[in-house]
Amino acid sequence: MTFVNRKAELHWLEEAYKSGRAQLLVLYGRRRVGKTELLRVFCREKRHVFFVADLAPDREQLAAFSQRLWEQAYGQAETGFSFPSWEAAFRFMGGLARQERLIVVLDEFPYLMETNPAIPSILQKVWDEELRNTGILCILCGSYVGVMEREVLGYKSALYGRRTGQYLIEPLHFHDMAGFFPGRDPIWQVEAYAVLGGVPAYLLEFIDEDDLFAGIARRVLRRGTFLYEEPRFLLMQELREPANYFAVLRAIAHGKTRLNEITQAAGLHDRSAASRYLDILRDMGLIKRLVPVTEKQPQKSRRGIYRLQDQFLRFWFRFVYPNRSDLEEGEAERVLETRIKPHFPEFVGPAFKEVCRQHLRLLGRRGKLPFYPYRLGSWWDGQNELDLLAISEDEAAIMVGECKWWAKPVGANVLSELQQKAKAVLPHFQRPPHVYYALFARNGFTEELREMAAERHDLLLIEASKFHSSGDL
Ligand SMILES: Nc1ncnc2c1ncn2[C@@H]1O[C@H](COP(=O)(O)OP(=O)(O)OP(=O)(O)O)[C@@H](O)[C@H]1O
Repeated sequence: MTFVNRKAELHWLEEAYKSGRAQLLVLYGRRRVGKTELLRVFCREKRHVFFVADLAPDREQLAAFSQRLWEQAYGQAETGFSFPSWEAAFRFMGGLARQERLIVVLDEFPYLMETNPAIPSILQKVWDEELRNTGILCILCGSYVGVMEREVLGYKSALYGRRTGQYLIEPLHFHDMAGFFPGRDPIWQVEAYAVLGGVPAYLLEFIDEDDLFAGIARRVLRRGTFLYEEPRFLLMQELREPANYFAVLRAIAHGKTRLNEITQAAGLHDRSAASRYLDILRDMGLIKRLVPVTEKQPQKSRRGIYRLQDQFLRFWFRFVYPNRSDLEEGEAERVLETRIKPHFPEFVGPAFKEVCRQHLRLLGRRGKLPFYPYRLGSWWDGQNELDLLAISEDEAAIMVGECKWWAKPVGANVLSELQQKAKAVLPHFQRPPHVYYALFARNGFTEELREMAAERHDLLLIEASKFHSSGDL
């Protein structure tokens, strides 16, 4: 399997490498997003030490790290060897980097901190005394976004002020699907994205599956397969009491979006407990908090709602978890035919909106929209909802969008409804902006609507079947 995209991330790493200066980089992102693979690709052909921490006792980890360093220095392992302390190991690492560029990756860094909480301060001390004057490029990597942000990057961390760069690795985008599934038709790709999202480890599971439903039956609905077990595993690996987190995720998956509703649906006693679980799930990159795109201070907004971040979790909670009794009995085919297929188009709808949002962002970057979408997201108030709303930097222009994953072509009535809905957002702007419209459809548009679009400059029609299957949309 070839390595897909990550061009921006690799460019960032290469620039740091080429700088020649000592660098302490922090790279983080949710589990399975592709951090380790990215670092392996980056380190290839470069002088490096790659150390993956785990939860083994501190002494064992130090010995394992010492041996990696020894191998780098002398070209062979020295069984049983260990530096007497982390400080000695880090100083030796500095020695190795004095003459020549050396990359040292400390993967799963939070595990290392858990077994030995003094590691950041030891590293900081050696950094200040020695490493910062060497050719070291040290990369601290971790999946627990919250720990990395607070305890490695945060101002209370011993390493605060030492890091020279940080990067949050996000799931891949829809247009990267073509890298995993070249030549597949774009509708298939949207559907596969709706099931799997942009997490490489999940996409790889479907690499040989031409028929999406057959793939679902084989790779998701079978007991014991990676994806069947994955959500439970994600939580159990990271958390000591996964049950409440599980209940919170399930509540969100079932459409509960606000703190009160989630607290109640998850059977929790108080909002503060629910709020803590929500924060941690956000830290893990599993849920997100959305606000209407017109909100100027998203953090403080009282209109925030929670949604699952991950498409695959959405699929799992919608179709796997509720059917687990049947699936445990090996009834994958029946579940697929009677419980999944009939609801699948309606399930793809929200994922299609996300794909359209990404598409609009890409068009904006390529200068193919009437203005650059400075802010882009969705919008809602009590009564109205816009699937997409893009706003120019000076707020003189907006684009409102509607996405329809329908079997039939989209007609002029959808445009009139959108025009009507768009009126509700206008009071949020100081001066009335120029309004553009974008309609996205699974199966094209009526003749009437296409003729209208040909005559107006403010209407964009985009059909999913024409999404470029080469990946550049
Ligand atoms: N850009 C990519 N193109 C193709 N395959 C990828 C890409 N990124 C990751 N993968 C594959 O996806 C799987 C998961 O990636 P990886 O192990 O790097 O994730 P991770 O973020 O380090 O995960 P974890 O935090 O669970 O250790 C691996 O099999 C890897 O080979």
